Amino acid sequence: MMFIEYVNLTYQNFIKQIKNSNKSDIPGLMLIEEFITSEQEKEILQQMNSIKSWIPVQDRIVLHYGHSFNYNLNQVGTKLPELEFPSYLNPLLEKLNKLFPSIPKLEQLTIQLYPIGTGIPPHMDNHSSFGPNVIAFSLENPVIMEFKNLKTNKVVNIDLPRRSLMILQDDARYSWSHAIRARKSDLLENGQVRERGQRISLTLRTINPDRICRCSWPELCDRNINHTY
Ligand SMILES: O=C(O)CCC(=O)C(=O)O
Ligand SMILES: [Fe+2]
Repeated sequence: MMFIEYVNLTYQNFIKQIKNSNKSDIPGLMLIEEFITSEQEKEILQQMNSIKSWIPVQDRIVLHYGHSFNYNLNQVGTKLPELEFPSYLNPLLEKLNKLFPSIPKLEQLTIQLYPIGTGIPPHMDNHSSFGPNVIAFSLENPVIMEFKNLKTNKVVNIDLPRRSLMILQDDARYSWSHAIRARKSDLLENGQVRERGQRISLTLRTINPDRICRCSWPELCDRNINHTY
């Protein structure tokens, strides 16, 4: 009984948060604040300190589970021996599954550590390699992510708080690029300048088994064109 009430309460909170966060003009983008508890964040950040196998990519460092990523081709790489995700992810994935049971089992995890001043260039996650859901957890510090509609060139800044979950689907996944600009501070909507701090993200995806994308944006899809941004 208590358990059911607890789940209901939590679920209602999530629904409220999802509604509140849907004020952005990007269809298919969902941002859920405080998805990760402070205790969970602390544990994950502790685990990060013991990682020895970081791979440098531009100015940030990354680590892959499930499948590697080929940064030259901007595509999914080979299957990795570490197919199992680290166990600290389990509570987050269970919560995700409860709230979004239609999202299939995620197959690839990328951990990225962004030192202050670094970012990720504008891109769309490869259509052909990855499935329709891109999941991103933010840890340690917030950052502004810049989205651009590839048909209209409209730019929308989304503030990603620490401990939040972002889900990209539909337009947000298939017809908007996203980027984190390399700079030491972000200008917020209220005019305030916020200094950057080191940020860690955990992104998860499914892999298209045949590496063929069947999205409804053929004019923007890498099955038809090579992106040059
Ligand atoms: O750091 C993030 O939150 C997102 C990174 C990203 O866009 C990607 O790995 O494709
Ligand atoms: Fe991305």
